[in-house]
Amino acid sequence: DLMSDDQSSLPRALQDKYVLTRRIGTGVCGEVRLAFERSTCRKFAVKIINKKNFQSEGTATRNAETEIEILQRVDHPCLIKTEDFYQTEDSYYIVLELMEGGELFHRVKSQQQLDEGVAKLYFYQMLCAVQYLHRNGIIHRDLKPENVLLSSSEDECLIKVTDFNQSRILEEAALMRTLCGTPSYLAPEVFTHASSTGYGLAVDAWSLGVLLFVCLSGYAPFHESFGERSVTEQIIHGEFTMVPSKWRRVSNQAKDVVRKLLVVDPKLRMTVDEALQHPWLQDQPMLQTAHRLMKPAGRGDEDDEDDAPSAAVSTEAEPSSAGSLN
Ligand SMILES: C/C(=N\O)c1ccc(O)cc1O
Repeated sequence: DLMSDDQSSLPRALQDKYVLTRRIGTGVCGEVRLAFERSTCRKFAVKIINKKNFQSEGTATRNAETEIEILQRVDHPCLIKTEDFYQTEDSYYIVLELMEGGELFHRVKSQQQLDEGVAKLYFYQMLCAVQYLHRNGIIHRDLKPENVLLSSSEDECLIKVTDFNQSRILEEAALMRTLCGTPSYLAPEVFTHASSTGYGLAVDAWSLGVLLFVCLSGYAPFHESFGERSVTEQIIHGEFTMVPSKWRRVSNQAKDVVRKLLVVDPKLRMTVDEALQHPWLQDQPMLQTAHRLMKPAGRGDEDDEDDAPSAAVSTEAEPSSAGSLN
C-alpha cells in the first residue's frame, strides 16, 4: 500500500503537496488514486500513467504529452480539469478533479440500465463536452463508460468526460501550410484527406451512439456473445440487436438517436451538432436541469457575489495554460 515504500517512488514535489491514498480507478495505462492537498485538504484524483505500458518509448511520450497539453487547454464544465502534472523517469502523475460518483460504467452496471430521463441528462452533457472538443478541433477517440465520470451518487448529477490520451488535435495548421504550397507534387490523398479530417470527428459520434445504447439498455450493441460474427465484423456491418425485453420501455425517439449514430458510413452518420438538435433532446425540464448543473459553482444566486469569499468556498484553480480554448 502507499503508506509503506510506494510513497518513496512518488515525485518529491507531488508528495510535498498531496497525500495519495486508496486506488479509486484503474485504466489500461495505469491507476487512479484518491489524493488530499495538504494545505487545503481538498480531494483530487491522481492518475498514474506507467510509461512502460505503452508499446514503445516514442508513443508513450507522444501520447502522454498530447494528453497533458490537451488537458491543460480544454475548459468546459463537462470536461475534467487538470490541476497539476509531475513525472519521474518511469511514470506520469496527473492531478485531476475528483468526481465522487465514480465511473458511469459502474453506475450502469449497478442499476442494470438507466431510466430514460437519467440517460438523456447524461447523454446531453456528453454531447456538450464532445461538441466543445470538436469545435476546438479535438477528437477524443476513446469515449466509453469508463471515461465518463459522475460528480455524485445522485441520479441528477454533473458528468465529465476524461482520458484524452487517445485524443488527437487535428493538424489543420500543418495541412493548410501544405495546401498553400505548389500543389503539383502533392498526392491525391493529401486533398481527399482534407475532407476525411471531417470524418475524424465522426468516430466520436459513433462512440456516443454505443454509450447511449449501453445507458438505455444495460448491454453493449456489439458483443462477442451475439451470433457467430466477431465483434469487429458486427461493427463493420453496423449489426446490433435491440433485445425486446431490454428496450420495451425505451421511447422511439431515444431509439432513433441510437440508430442515427450507429451508422457505418461516417458521411451519413448523425453529427454531434445534429444530435443536439434531435427532438429527443428538445426537453426543456432536462435542459434546465443540465444547465443548472453545468453552471460554475457559487454562481447560482448572484446576491452571494459580494460576500467576502469564505475559506470554505473552493476557488477553481485554473490550470496554467498558454491560453484556454474558446
Ligand atoms: C480520473 C478521475 N478523475 O479525474 C477519477 C477516476 C475514477 C474515480 O472513481 C473518480 C475520479 O475522479
